[in-house]
Amino acid sequence: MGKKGRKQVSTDGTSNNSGGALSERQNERFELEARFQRLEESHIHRQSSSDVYKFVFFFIMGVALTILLYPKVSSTFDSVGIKSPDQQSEIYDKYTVEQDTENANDIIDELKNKDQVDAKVKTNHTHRSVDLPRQSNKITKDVNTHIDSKPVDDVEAEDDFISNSEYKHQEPAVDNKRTKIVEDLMIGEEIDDGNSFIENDENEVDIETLGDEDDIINVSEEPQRVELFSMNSEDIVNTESEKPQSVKFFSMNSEDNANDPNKRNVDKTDTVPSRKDTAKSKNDKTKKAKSKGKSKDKLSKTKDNDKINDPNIPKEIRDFKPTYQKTLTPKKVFIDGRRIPPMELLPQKPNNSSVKIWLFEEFLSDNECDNLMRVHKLHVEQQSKDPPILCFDSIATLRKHLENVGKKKVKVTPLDFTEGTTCVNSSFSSKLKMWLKGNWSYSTAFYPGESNFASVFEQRVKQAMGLLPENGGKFQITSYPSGIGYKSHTDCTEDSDKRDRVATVLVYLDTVDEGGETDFPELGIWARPRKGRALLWNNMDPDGNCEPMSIHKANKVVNGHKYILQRWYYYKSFYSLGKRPPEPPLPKRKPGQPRVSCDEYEHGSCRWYDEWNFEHVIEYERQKYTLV
Ligand SMILES: O=C(O)CCC(=O)C(=O)O
Ligand SMILES: [Fe+2]
Repeated sequence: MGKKGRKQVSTDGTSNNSGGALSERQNERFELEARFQRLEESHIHRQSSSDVYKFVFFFIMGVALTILLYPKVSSTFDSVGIKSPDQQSEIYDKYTVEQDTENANDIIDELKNKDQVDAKVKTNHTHRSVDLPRQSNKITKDVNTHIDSKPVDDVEAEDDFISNSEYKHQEPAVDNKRTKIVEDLMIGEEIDDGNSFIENDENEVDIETLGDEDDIINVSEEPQRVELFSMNSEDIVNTESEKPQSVKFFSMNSEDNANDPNKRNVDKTDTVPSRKDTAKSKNDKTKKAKSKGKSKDKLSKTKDNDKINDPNIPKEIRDFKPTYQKTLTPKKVFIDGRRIPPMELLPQKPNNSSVKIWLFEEFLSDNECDNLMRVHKLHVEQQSKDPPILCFDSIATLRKHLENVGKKKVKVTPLDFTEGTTCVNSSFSSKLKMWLKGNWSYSTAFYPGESNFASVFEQRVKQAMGLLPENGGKFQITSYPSGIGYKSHTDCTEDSDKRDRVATVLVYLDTVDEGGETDFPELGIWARPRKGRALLWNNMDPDGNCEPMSIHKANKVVNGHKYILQRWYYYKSFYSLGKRPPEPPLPKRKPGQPRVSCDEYEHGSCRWYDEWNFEHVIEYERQKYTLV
């Protein structure tokens, strides 16, 4: 550039008026020019040769570093099931979320700091939660500001909280061998295992193939439990785990049943029971549930045996073997160079429950959060072309909603419902929609196999939380506009069998300026929505009983917009779990028309859904005789 510029300057004003003869001055000038040029060329040459040296130097350094660090870096990716960027196949569908590209410097920094961190962690074994490792200290401060109930000293890094290798969980039975599960509740165990830098799955999971087992998990006594049955085998759409799975048959046991918020267990008279009441009812209910559980198990075994011989039931359903997820094993992971230790949030109220809540900062990257929010918004927008049909769990709930919007005088009769459903007919739906003014949260769902992100996420969850992908259900993204929350509920039902939600993974996709906390009133714990932050908690005890103390609610968003991703994990898996359920034939609606479900009136009990399930039809069947 400089050379070219100077040439131009030199031609200007000299050659033009020289008349062909070069004056001495001009010669001198050209001479000077030529020397300058030579000088510059040699400089450039020197520069480029020094660049070559630099390149060679950095290349050699790079190769050396790669050889030294490759196993660690690649295990870092492996440990969270993420392919390194060059391995990633970019299959983008509407729910695919780009993975962050590796920030090599960050990873190298992490590795450099490793020894220091580990040393501190080791000393921490005797001084729990006093001198937390570098990153944990940072997180502890954040936690302290975002989880109001946690004094710093009470927050523990999971670094010094590694499960002992007694924990064993069940994998799907292979070759019809019976699997045995031996597990210890790792909570409260503190083992100095050296806190290995790269977490190794084998340390945590141990599968044994043994004979008979205890009465709860005796696979031999619960052989080939059939979860669903269909009229004919063509109804089975897909049994390959990688592909999107959906079921095309009616089920009383589908994930939907357990998954729908309408089905969730909320004390009807007092949605947030006092601690005393809850503690008492917990004991009663737990006892009841335990004895119920036993007799129910016997009954279902008889039924199951019938089903095994039923030729109408497709083989893959008959052969389905449930896997069990009884406990959680949170542990530190590395995700794209981010070091993510679990933090246990300690209850601020005395309680005798087994419920534990953990928090993982930066569990999802900003990029992943942004992509999930983007696809959610897109989906809501696309499906909002038609007005939603509004569904209620009872006329009483509908009346309460009307009362709340100043329409107490509006008469409601069973005729306002679409026959065979708990959804109001379309003319009444559109009036109601105006009155309720879209005061609800929005949920969209995707299923394993429908997104590249789904498998990345479930591997990450498996690694960091010890939850089996095959025990996971759908992925649900929910958004709450300002002013909206969600009622108190547990994610499990107390009268369910064990095909119920043992654990919840909830990730905040964005930070909320004010409000929107996930609040566990019985434990005195709440967490503020912060981008990328994940919460994990158990809803059931290790015996598979729903824990009333896991009751929680989403506080109203005061300022901002809340987005979350949730996935529920089930104590006992079943055939249709994680498969997209079929839409029910009723109520009549346009393709893709959304529904809004409102149940048990409490502010924020309405939620918009992009998918339908059978819940309302079933509920209607149960309730229609009592509708007055
Ligand atoms: O939004 C939250 O914080 C909680 C949501 C929740 O508990 C649920 O949808 O089951
Ligand atoms: Fe919940």
